[in-house]
Amino acid sequence: MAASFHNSEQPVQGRPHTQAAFEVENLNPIPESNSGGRSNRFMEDGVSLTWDDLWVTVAGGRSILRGLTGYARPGELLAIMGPSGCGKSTLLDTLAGRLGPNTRQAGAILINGRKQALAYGTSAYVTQDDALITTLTVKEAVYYSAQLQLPDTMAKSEKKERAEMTIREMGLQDAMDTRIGGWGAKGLSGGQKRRVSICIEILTRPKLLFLDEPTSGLDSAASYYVMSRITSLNQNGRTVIASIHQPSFEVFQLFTNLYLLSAGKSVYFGPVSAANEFFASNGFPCPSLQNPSDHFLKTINKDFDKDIELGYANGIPTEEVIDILVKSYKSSDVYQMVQQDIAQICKQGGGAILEKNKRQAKFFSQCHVLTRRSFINMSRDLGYYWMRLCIYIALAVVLGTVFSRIGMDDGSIQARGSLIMFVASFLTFMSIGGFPSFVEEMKIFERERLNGHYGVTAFVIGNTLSALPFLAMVALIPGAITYFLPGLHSGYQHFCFFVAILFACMMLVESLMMIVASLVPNFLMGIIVGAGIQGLMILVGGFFRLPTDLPKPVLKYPLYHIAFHKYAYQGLFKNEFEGMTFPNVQGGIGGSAPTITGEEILNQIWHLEMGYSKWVDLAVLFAMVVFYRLLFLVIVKTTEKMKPVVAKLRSATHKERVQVMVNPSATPL
Ligand SMILES: Nc1ncnc2c1ncn2[C@@H]1O[C@H](COP(=O)(O)OP(=O)(O)OP(=O)(O)O)[C@@H](O)[C@H]1O
Repeated sequence: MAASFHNSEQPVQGRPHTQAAFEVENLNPIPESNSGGRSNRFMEDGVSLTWDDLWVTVAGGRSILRGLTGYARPGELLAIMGPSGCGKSTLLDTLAGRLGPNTRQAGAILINGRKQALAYGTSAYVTQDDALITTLTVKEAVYYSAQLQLPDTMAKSEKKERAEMTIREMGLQDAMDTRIGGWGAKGLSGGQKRRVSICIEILTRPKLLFLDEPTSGLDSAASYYVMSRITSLNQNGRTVIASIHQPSFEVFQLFTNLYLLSAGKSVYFGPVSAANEFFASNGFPCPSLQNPSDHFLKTINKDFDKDIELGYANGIPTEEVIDILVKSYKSSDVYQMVQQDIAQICKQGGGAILEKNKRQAKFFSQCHVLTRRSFINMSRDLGYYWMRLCIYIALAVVLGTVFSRIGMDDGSIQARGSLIMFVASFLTFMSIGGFPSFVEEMKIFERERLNGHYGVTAFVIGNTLSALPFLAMVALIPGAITYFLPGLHSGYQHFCFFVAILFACMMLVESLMMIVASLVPNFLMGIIVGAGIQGLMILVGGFFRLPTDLPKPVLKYPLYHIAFHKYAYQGLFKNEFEGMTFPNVQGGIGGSAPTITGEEILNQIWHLEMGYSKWVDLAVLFAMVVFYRLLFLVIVKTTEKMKPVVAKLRSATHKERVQVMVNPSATPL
């Protein structure tokens, strides 16, 4: 594209957006010299992304992106630059189909000339925050990811080689065996974590790659090497869009096109080589010996006008400078050529659909890898199970001491009931302690899911299987102490049942917290909501108030029957009292018998439902575990399916409003 900055006569403000914008006739084909040497094969196999008149508005009506137009072609690296808060990440999120729920968008984003929702494996996106498994080493993190993303037909050794090669390319060879580290233990530096995130996303050499500040935290040499590695990717026909702060002169030269934004508006979109001329032609030439990117950013950054001096450029307030540049750009030939290029791209793209990465590990391999990875994480993360195990053991010892020598007198009936209630309620309640670690795992799942590394079902299976040994351990050891110290119902079978109920309840609490995690925005709210739900279930479980005394609406029907505590209490009570006989010192229930049987206690004191055995209660608990996990699956899948539909509906109404905003005289489409 030959850049020219003579203003054309054609007005651009208020141009109503239509598909026709892409169907401009009599367009010049993109000459080879302007296409950066891209071959036609690139254009056919690669991904061309175009966007026109793109608006993004947040709740309250504030526009973050205002009528942006641009494109990214195969074999090119588009750099998005602008002052902090100008909308770079929002633009990337919009293009990648990952806008948040409180935002609305209008305008057309086309892939190879056709409308297509991007997400879940059609593109790779390295977001600003690094969601990584902190307990893994660099090598493990990248290798596990390679096993998930690369096809089963590829040999393990090849995957390992690919992982190690990518690590080396990102200059992380010396940190291969260093754990990534997080809030608990320091591991990699911020810049190294950034590079691990990039490694993971470039393993499959994606056709379309978004990078949000890939060089943040890196020194200038590392930035150069990382960016040149990324550039070498797009020499193979990949399309790369990256937002970037402070590129050095060398890094700046690597970009094909530059997109300069200010307060959500286009200041410049075009070849990097022509940006200098654009600024100079508007009266803001880059001083000699200054990095052009620094000059551009200084010229359009208005955040510090009041504090430092009145503007940067010749004393003109920056607001005015930006205005001049925005207007000049919109009426320049270069803008018209961008429009023509977009139309040309759409024509050449031929409407080829961007497919998901299908060449990845099969479902069972994914389950296997995810189980192993999650198991390693759980075993290394002290907060996941080990802390809980310690606290449980301490509590079990105290419980055993408080209820020691529980005996067989009539007082032991109440004591046994209280002990069982504490175990089934509070010990299981404390499973909530692993929630923060699970939320971290969910963040990684969300990133990997959006980038299409694996599916929700594989994640649920991996998480469930990897947790089983830990939950068994946490149920067995403290369970044994709690059972044998006071001397509960003797017999191997009774002990096993006790541990099985404890195990099922802990799994249930974890499953419940998974559902909560999928519905609430952060872990603090998750803990509050999860604790609230469990508190309610404990209250209506049938111990604090007998089932017959519970108010019928809501609390008994349905809460009492859906609270898992009901089945845990009933199973444990039956396990404890059935087959036992206690002295009946109070003269007996309904008589003067010298003893009272366990069955009578269950029936007449605790008002238990005796029509079915304790094994049914255990089976109900396990069925609930399956149901809760399936519910989590359904919620995540439904959210995934509904998101694009809701976004489409919202943007449809928003489009009309934007058209009225841009061109008040236009009739909404
Ligand atoms: N979901 C949202 N709700 C409300 N405001 C938002 C939302 N997303 C972005 N913004 C606002 O939009 C503006 C642009 O944000 P964005 O993160 O895109 O900027 P940026 O250019 O990437 O900044 P930085 O370079 O500092 O990362 C900011 O003022 C931000 O507060």
